Order: sequence, then structure tokens, then C-alpha cells
Amino acid sequence: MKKVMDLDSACLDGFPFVKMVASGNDFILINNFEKRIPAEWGPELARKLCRRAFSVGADGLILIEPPKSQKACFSWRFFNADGSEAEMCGNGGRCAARFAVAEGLCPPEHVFETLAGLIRAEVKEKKVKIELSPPHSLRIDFALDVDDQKFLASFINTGVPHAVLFFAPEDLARLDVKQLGSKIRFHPAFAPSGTNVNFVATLGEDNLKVRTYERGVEAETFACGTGACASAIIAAQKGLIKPPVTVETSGGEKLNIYFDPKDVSRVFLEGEARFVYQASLSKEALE
Ligand SMILES: N[C@H](CCC[C@H](N)C(=O)O)C(=O)O
Repeated sequence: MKKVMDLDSACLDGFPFVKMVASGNDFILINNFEKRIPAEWGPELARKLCRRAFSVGADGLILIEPPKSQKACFSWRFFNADGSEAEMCGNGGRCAARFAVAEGLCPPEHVFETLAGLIRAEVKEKKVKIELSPPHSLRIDFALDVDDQKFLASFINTGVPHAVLFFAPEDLARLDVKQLGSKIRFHPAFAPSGTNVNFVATLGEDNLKVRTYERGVEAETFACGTGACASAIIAAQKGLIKPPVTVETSGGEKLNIYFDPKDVSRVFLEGEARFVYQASLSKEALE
């Protein structure tokens, strides 16, 4: 007898989903308003569906569900590819907002619920702008020893935790992001939750290049929305750039970040969120 905890692939056979991408950060989105997918299945469903080559493949899985509060038109569950549930995802949030409008769940301007708080979204066809939850836990320029290397790091939580380190552009280009990123991601300084790790170069007074090692994907992704915002805020606090900031992501697409350097409680992330395809699950995709 299968417990409800065990994912029942048979009942997911034929279940509709869409694949979306935001600057190379790609996601599987499912309209779970009827709550046919129990919350307990989220981690295992994410691990199975996000596994590239063996299934759909994505950086994360997003379940769109009814809101808990009157202020929002949907709530979501966000799971990284490794099955870990994250409080927030900037690029995933932009995809979710566009998907919710396409599904007829929300008007183009709406609010949705995440574990990091309420997120305000503005959908204008492919271009989506969201306001993050107020960033917190800012720490600028502290020493970080990684094995026998010493780094100057900064930290901020933009819905999820982000460490930020600055490099010269030529050093950033040749950096082994996976090797160094994985060491910092699990560094004791960021225990117990760990952190995403952003490697940043200043390209001009309003232009950054950001490469991100993502917690829960455990790899460099082509873009990280909350990481781009974290990098822009810290660069401004260090006097390196002036907002609005254009962030060049690893995948080559640009993200626009808006905020007042004197009041970083309101941060806006803007970029394209695109539909790649819609399909239905085969139970074999869950084997
Ligand atoms: N991997 C992140 C969540 C997704 C963040 C990223 N995809 C974004 O666009 O903000 C974490 O577990 O903290």
C-alpha cells in the first residue's frame, strides 16, 4: 500500500506542465490550483523532473497554488533541482508571474506569495518586473578563508542567501566557478542554510558581469535573479556602481535591477521570461 508520502507516478501520467526560461535559468511550472499534487511530493518530483537528459530537465520546479491571503492571487512552492525547497527565486518568480497571467489566474499586475514574503509582479508580454521581499542581513567586506586562500566577501539575503565576491573582469572570465563556488556554498561562515555564491566584475558605473554558483542546483547557472540583485546592491554599497544597474549574466542575457542606494528595502528585478513549450507528463519521466 503506497503511503501518500510516496510519489504516485501513475496519477501524474498526462499531467500538463510548461517549460519556461528566464535568462537561461529554466523551470518546470505546474498549475496545482486543484492541489492534486500533495506538498510532500515536491522534493522527489523536483529531483526526478529536473534531472537533465533523464527527464524534462530544469534548474527548478514551481507549483502554482491557491493563495493563503486575500492580498495575493496565487502562492507557490519552489523546489531547486536537488529537491530542496527555497524561500524565493527571482527568475522563477518572473516565469511564475507570466504563467499565472497566461493561465487566467491573475491580471498583469498582481501579488503572489512565497516563503520569503509577498512579491509584486508586473507582466508586459515577455518582459516581467518583480519587486523582491526587502533584502536583509547585509554584511560588507569581511574576510573569508577558503582552504589556503583569503578572500574579501560580502553577504545579503534577497529572499535567499547570497555571498558576493568581486574580481577583475579577466580573472572572472577564467575563474573555476564550480570549484570555488562549491567550497564557499558549504563554508561554515554560512551554516546552517548555506548560500548561493556570486562572482562579480564591474564593467562600468552601471554595469556588472555576474557568474553564480547556485545552492540547490549545485552548479553555475546561466543566470540568478536574486543573485544579480544581491550583487548590484552590494556593488552600490561599496561605491562601485550607481543604480539602475544592468547585469550581464553567464548566459549572455541582461537583467535590469532598480533600487535607491539610500534605501535598499525596495529592489526591482526586470527581464524576459519566455515560454519554451507546454506538454504533459509521462509517468516514465518519473522513473
Ligand atoms: N538556488 C536558490 C533559489 C533559486 C534562486 C535563483 N534561481 C534566482 O533566480 O533567484 C537557493 O536555493 O537559494
